[in-house]
Amino acid sequence: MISKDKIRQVLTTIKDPELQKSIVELDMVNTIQIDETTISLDIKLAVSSYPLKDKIEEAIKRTLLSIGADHVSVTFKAMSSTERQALTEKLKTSMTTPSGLPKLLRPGSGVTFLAITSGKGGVGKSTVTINLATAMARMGLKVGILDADLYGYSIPNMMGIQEKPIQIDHMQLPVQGHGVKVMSIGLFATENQSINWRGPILNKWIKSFIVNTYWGELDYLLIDLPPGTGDIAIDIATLIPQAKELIITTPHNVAAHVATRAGTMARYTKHDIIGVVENMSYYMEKDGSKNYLFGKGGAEKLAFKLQTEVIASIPLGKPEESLTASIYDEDSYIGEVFQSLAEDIVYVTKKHIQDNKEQTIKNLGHH
Ligand SMILES: Nc1ncnc2c1ncn2[C@@H]1O[C@H](COP(=O)(O)OP(=O)(O)OP(=O)(O)O)[C@@H](O)[C@H]1O
Repeated sequence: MISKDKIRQVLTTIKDPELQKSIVELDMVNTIQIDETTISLDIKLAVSSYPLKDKIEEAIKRTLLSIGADHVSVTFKAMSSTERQALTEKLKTSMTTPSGLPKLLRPGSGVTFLAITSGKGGVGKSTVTINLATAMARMGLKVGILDADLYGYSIPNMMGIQEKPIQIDHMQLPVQGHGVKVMSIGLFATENQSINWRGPILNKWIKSFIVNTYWGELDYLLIDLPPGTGDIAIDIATLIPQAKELIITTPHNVAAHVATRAGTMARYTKHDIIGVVENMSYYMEKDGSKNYLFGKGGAEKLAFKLQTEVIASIPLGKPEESLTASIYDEDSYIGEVFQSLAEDIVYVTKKHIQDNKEQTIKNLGHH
């Protein structure tokens, strides 16, 4: 005979696919009934239309059949508002330090923040963000994108994401696309709604994207900053001083010239610049020769001014397979350029963290 205790114990191994915590820990298991080898369970959901409930049901059935049940029936019920509040509190507690600081932002959280910026719009900042994030996810890393381009949000569309974020009280879950967790104001907006808010409200959104978003475990959080140097960049710098910055430009001298301002901004905000990415660098002709349509040398000049390096040159080209998403195929030439950029960034950022650690240890040794 299978006992209730045994059932609870095995259910602790089943995680909610979004929240990545055990369904027992999340108080989702309501009642358990045992009739010989037939087990009936009531599971409570924070969101009654939870799209992943089939996955939970399947995992429960598989697990209970494996410990000797002959028949398992699972029914889902919605949590009451008090239960939902308790769940949000639990999640919040798991996300913040006792002093109320989001754990994500705590030094040593293990998350590397990468702010992606450009001097002007249209140079491919968002294209680089989503392809870099996808390439990192393909490496098995846990990656998120925070679309901080609140006026010109384009990430969800470019990634072909149509789902809305799940909201539990005042907390939201990022939406997944191409293995990447995404949070964007575009996920809340209806049909290309334009956003026309002023500084303080923008600041509130940015904070909420960091503090009230249940990001779960992350290795990298890529932040798509708006082009230029505005309030949002300053807010991000204040909230995440440890962010590293990647500057996107095209070979065009003008674009590179304005990008200098974004670079100077990074210096002002004390963000480390990890390099310049030149986008739309050349067009690869059929015979394999490179046609430098927009000229050459702009990115090098910019990198020189900012005392950094050009760490990638992305050619011009259309993503092959899909009409909605701007993600390049893993096996395509541009896909491979992004893959090697991702590998370089992981190497550089890891090295940086290691160097900082060694410096801290050295400093401690001096005291
Ligand atoms: N390497 C490339 N080859 C071909 N098209 C590209 C390339 N990079 C970007 N594009 C296209 O250029 C346009 C602008 O790119 P994207 O939206 O990424 O720029 P952005 O700098 O983020 O612009 P904004 O600041 O306006 O959001 C898009 O239509 C995108 O598909």
